Amino acid sequence: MDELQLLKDELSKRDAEIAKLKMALQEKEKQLSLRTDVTEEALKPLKQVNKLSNESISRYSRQLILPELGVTGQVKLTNSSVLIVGAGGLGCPSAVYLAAAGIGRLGIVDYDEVELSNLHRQILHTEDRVGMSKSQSVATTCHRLNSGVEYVPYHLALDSCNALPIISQYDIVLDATDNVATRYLLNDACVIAGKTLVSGSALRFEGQLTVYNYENGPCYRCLYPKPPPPQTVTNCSDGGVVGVVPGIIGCMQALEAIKIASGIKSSFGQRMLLFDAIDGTFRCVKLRGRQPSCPVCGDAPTITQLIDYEQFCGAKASDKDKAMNILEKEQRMSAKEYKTILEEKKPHILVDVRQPVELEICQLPNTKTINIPVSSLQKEEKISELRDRINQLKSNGDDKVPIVVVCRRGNDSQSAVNTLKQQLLDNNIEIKDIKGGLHSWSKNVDHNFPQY
Ligand SMILES: Nc1ncnc2c1ncn2[C@@H]1O[C@H](COP(=O)(O)OP(=O)(O)OP(=O)(O)O)[C@@H](O)[C@H]1O
Ligand SMILES: [Zn+2]
Repeated sequence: MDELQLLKDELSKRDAEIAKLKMALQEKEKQLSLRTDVTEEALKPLKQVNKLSNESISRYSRQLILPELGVTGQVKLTNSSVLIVGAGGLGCPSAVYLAAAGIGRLGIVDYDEVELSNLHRQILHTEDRVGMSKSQSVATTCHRLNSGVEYVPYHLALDSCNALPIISQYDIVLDATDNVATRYLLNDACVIAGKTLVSGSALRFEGQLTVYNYENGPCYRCLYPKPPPPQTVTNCSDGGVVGVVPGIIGCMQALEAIKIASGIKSSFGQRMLLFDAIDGTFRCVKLRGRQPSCPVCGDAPTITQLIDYEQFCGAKASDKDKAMNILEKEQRMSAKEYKTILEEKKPHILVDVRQPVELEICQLPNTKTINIPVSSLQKEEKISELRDRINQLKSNGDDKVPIVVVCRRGNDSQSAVNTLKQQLLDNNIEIKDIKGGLHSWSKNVDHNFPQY
């Protein structure tokens, strides 16, 4: 009897183990069904359905009972595909809501990999995915939420060669990128391929949303025929952004895409939503309509194929900073050379040209730093403070006064050297900048110095 009981116990233990292994196997199979990053290869047409499964009825029940959406809208959603370009601050929230709502196919394009500084707003990535492809990371997170959606991650930069073959395979395109060249590329590609473009942007405490090329409404070029001068464009890495702002705009992009795909229709075809997070206000402005003279969507288009957008905008199709080289070699010093100046206590003046808020984050170990933001270098009161310090050093008997200029990455500091030279007009001053700025200090001198 005892032996029989023992056998029964053993058997139920094994059953529990088998159940556990089956679950693990299912989880692995689910993971394997997720694509790894693809290129512009042609996809199989999205399988079209005309009725919902019982599982779909349960899953989407709370939206199915909305008369505006209903079964018809859900079937349309299931039969639709959306391409999200940019898996960052806007792309993450839009992807997760489109996946949750049951879009049929979700393409996610991003050339970049996850960084720690992305996580405050790019909420589908995780700490253990730093270094992983962003498109793959978004697909993985969304797959866990809704494995019934087909995810197509593209780990590549969308450009004039691959944009049309990729975009033409989708019904709706979301612009969730952060640079002007890609905005024009996406606009022209969507007009040429006949796709609606749901466009979002977010910076600092402000966000915007518009739907372009929708129901005979304007395209991006109708409103902005000429790109802005590159130096007037600020990115999140320089201007900063509160994570919730792209969160809100990204959700709105998903909402508009869901409305369009399910047949409800978008309300932003010729309107722009402006969100101000400081005031807590949403405003809507009416935009001018499609321009018959527009070179891409007008009556006699001159742009019928994609052009070189980096050349057209005079700016890169990424917001990653490129190291500039404005100054001559002898006008620059390395971070290590500056360390020696500090150690040897050589008389000099350090001018930090970052914004005051950045000095609160970190500063070089020089207690007498003068802070003159690049934008204030022309202001006389700032320059006179610098002149006073120069005269002080000269009165100590230092004929040739060295000025060292520093900024975050070593770009602003170079233009600052030139501006200071013009402002001071003094041959007895030697002005140099620190090559690579504070990033180089952190990399080459003090590994404990924070990078932002
Ligand atoms: N042409 C492009 N092709 C593919 N992805 C693009 C293209 N242009 C921009 N992106 C992607 O769009 C995303 C924009 O998101 P966001 O500005 O929030 O992120 P970020 O560039 O990582 O941020 P940060 O400026 O803080 O470094 C980025 O992940 C970027 O790689
Ligand atoms: Zn147009």
